Amino acid sequence: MLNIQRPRRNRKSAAIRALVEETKVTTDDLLFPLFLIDGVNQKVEVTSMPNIYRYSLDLMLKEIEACLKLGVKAFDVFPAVEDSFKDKTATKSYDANFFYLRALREIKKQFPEACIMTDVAMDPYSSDGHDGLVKDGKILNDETLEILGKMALAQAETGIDIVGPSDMMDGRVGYIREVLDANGFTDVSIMSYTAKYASAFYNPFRDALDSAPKFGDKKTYQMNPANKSEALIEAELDFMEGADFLMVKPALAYLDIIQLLKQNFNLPIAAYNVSGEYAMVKAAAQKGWLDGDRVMKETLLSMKRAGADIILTYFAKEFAQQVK
Ligand SMILES: NCc1[nH]cc(CCC(=O)O)c1CC(=O)O
Ligand SMILES: [Mg+2]
Repeated sequence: MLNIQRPRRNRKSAAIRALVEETKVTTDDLLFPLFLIDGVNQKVEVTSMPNIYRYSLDLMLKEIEACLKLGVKAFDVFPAVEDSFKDKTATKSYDANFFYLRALREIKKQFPEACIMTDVAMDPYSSDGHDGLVKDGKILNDETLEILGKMALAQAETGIDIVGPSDMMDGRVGYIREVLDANGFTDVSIMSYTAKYASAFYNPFRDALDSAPKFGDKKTYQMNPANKSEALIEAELDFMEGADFLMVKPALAYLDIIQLLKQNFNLPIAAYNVSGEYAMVKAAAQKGWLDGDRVMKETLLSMKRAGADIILTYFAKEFAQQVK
């Protein structure tokens, strides 16, 4: 038998394998989501996310400093809000004196070189636990945009770098772009949660923020996991409305969507390796059923290989520690 092509020749040593390696994940690609709580000296582990904590500002500053030293330079800050501060219209989301906006100002003041992103959606501040304004059991689209605009503006005023609309209302990227530009924030970027699916993988995040919907589900605004063409419609709209990055969320069960957007758009593509994907790996590793470190690296690699330029991941710090 004559084997002219023997692909195994390119696998025969670590040095050759390194030469022909096509995809690399580095800390440059990673964006680390962080959970913020009010108070001082607070560090509370998220039950369903081992090694992920909710930090008060003082300890979050220390965490960011440690991450920067490891080469993680981008962070997404999510506040956990006490029930007593939640209302129908998410008023606290744009109250400049509320703890999370004060915290963002301090974070940017201390670490101007870090890239700080914020989430734009009503759920953490809403007594209904929905991303949009609720009336008679329905999520109103255009009425929500006004609130999202105020929220994005209040966040931009703290000096942050990127706003991330995660609410899936139609037209919100364009609306937010207009509000930001009209107020002189032409330099604040928008990372749109473009193809965000109504997924079962968000539960640990909703535990972390205590932000689960109080009734129903999010299927009238988040996408149906069965749909693919619709992701192209969402991406086209976000591109036209001025998005700087297109995000796919979740990541692992949606690698085909990441690849689709990468092939069809020239904007940077972000993948959100969500809370449930993190929890799955951690749970199996704790049981000794999987090698957690190797699975972490393999899954991050798969997202990059599919076409993600940026990965939002709770593994960011751990990954950085391991490649250091
Ligand atoms: N709209 C808020 C928001 N922003 C990011 C996530 C999920 C992140 C994760 O699971 O890690 C969610 C939850 C949701 O839409 O219910
Ligand atoms: Mg959309």
